[in-house]
Amino acid sequence: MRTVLSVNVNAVAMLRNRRDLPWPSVVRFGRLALASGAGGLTVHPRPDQRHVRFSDLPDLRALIDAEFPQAEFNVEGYPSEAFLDLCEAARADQVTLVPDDPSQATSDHGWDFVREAERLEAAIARVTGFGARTSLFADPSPEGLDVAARLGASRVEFYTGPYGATHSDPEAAQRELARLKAAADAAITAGLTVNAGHDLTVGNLPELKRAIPTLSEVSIGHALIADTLEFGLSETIRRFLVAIDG
Ligand SMILES: CC(=O)[C@@H](O)[C@H](O)COP(=O)(O)O
Ligand SMILES: NCC(=O)COP(=O)(O)O
Repeated sequence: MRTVLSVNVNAVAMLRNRRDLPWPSVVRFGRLALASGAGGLTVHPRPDQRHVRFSDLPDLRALIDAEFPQAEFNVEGYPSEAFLDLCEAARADQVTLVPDDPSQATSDHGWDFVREAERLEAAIARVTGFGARTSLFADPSPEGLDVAARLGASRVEFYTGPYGATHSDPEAAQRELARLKAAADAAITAGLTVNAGHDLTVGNLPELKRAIPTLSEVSIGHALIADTLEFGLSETIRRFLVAIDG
């Protein structure tokens, strides 16, 4: 099964935000990423807009509508009313709900599905109501995935940060892969489709895909932007697509 590569443009926005200037442009970067073979774009608008800005979302939506109608727009974030309004206005194809506190530097854990059931059920109903798919950010553990499915989610995005952190420790990497595989099996049994993201790289994707052959989508920003500085964007997208699906 082929896995969609969704390019996260948050790091491009962060670079742009150093100056009061419109470059590097997230729209031009998104266009090149999609033209080079990526299947979608991801943004994670944080409340302080330190990475992607709220005003970037309509521009990226317009890019997809005009030039890449098959591409998927994935919007990630904490399900505040403001965030859900933003997703609706941007006609997100997929909304990935993430339990981030505004003070977090980046995402570092998944939902407690049982404790947050009420909040998640309401958010999922809202997302379903405006016609998008909901994915829930999840730790790589089988716990609570049946609850996630019952709340109405279509997918989970497994948090691969701990796997990414094993880049110089092959034994630890195997342990994380076993956790991810067990969690993915449980998700599929519960009727969920599996996405993954955070600190995925050209180096760690092939083994992840071997562990989870049914992986539907990976959203990748940090390592992809780092490689782009070294190899250029088109070549980087090519390398990531080879790492994912050969
Ligand atoms: C949800 C997740 O995994 C994050 O990796 C994310 O979407 C990236 O966010 P930042 O780029 O703002 O750190
Ligand atoms: N959902 C994960 C994502 O969009 C990008 O994470 P990273 O590759 O920037 O760590």
